Amino acid sequence: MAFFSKLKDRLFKSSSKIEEGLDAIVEEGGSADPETPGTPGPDITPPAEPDPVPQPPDPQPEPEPTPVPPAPEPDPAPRPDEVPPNDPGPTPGPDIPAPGPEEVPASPPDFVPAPAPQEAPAPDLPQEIPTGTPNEIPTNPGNPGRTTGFLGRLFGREEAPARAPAAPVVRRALDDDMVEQLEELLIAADMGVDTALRVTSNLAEGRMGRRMSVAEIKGLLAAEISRIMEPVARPMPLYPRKPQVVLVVGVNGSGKTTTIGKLASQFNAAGKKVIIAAGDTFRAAAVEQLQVWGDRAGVPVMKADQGTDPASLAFDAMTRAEAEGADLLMIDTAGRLQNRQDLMEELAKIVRVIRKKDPSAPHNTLLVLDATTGQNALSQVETFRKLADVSGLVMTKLDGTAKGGVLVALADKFGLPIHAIGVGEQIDDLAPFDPEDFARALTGAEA
Ligand SMILES: Nc1nc2c(ncn2[C@@H]2O[C@H](COP(=O)(O)OP(=O)(O)OP(=O)(O)O)[C@@H](O)[C@H]2O)c(=O)[nH]1
Repeated sequence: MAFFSKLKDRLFKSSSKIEEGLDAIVEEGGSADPETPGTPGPDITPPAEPDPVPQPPDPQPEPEPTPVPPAPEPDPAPRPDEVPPNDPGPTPGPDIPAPGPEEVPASPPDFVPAPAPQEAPAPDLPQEIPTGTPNEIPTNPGNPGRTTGFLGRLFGREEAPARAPAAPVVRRALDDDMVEQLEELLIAADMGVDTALRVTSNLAEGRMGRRMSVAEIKGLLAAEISRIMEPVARPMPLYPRKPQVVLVVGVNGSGKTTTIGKLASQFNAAGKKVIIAAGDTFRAAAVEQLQVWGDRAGVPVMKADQGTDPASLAFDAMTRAEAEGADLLMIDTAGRLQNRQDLMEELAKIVRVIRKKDPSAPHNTLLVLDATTGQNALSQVETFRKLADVSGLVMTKLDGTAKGGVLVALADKFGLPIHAIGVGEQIDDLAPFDPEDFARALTGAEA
């Protein structure tokens, strides 16, 4: 079964929720527009001057990765938040081939380039570390050559039956009532009150009184959401530091183990040497599950006896990763939020211990969030930002949830990079986050 037809079955329920709501809103108080039969081209004029959305720090131009002679003592890898995201310049489309050959490492032929390379390489990037592809999460191992947006294909918009040519288009004049209904609809899609208000007010700005169809509103909503999401769509940055330490945190069941397995598999396929450390040493089942994922990914898993101090395992894992010249060390952690104090101490100790080996570690602290928890994801981010220095998010279980709108609220509120999204339980069900695809999928807008 083809990868995307398999995923197409797992609809992202938020879009149907928003679509149904929009139909009802426009029907109520709307009327057929006799002059514009057929499917209209959505009138997606940009809003006059939308409210500014919180932006992450201004992306600086990427430093030219000039080859440098090997330094006797390389600087510690920069912390992710110190590395300016790579500004890709005039937005390359997802189909645009990667740049010059020397910047594109050999990658498995089944890799689909992420929509916008966002690598944050350090200027002293050694030659042997590929700079182009490995930090882009490959999306479609089964379908070489497919380069259009992941979620767009997931929803198979192009396969939607065309509307009957003569069907009249219903339009409704935008008024306060309608704006309020739109707000409620977005709140119901888990976008959160603040974000829903901002999105609708930007949509309404300069358009009050204008007669709008469902397709036009979807297009405007998608443009607005995409604008909020664009700054946070950043693949996990890779640094030249060996091993690059990736600490993975999140509540129980959020998908940490699965995400580590998926990421390890993708980095391994990209030629990276990866080691996983099973840092949840208190739950035997968690360790076994991680071993299963390690086997699937073809990556070694370091374990310790049940009850061992996770920090001591992390230290041993660092020693091994250094000795073996691993590129990446991914450390799983426990997620028992009910023992918040314990967890905080446990995480702090892991960090302290690995810093004895490398003061710049961990280089990434990924918070894995379960999209089905909806608004609760916001409080998880708040909590984990206090427990650990979260550098980026992975949102799992976006397949089959009606709560995908929470991603917009997260982006709007925290501005943390969203490195990837989980769209299923299989090893290849992890995709880079594409803001435009996501916005269209969420709203049901046509491509
Ligand atoms: N549908 C779907 N299920 C997922 C996704 N990611 C993870 N899961 C499922 O979510 C459940 C929990 O995932 P785990 O990876 O075990 O979560 P965890 O955070 O490691 O859990 P603990 O080990 O209990 O802390 C498993 O049944 C996974 O198969 C996803 O993107 N989509």
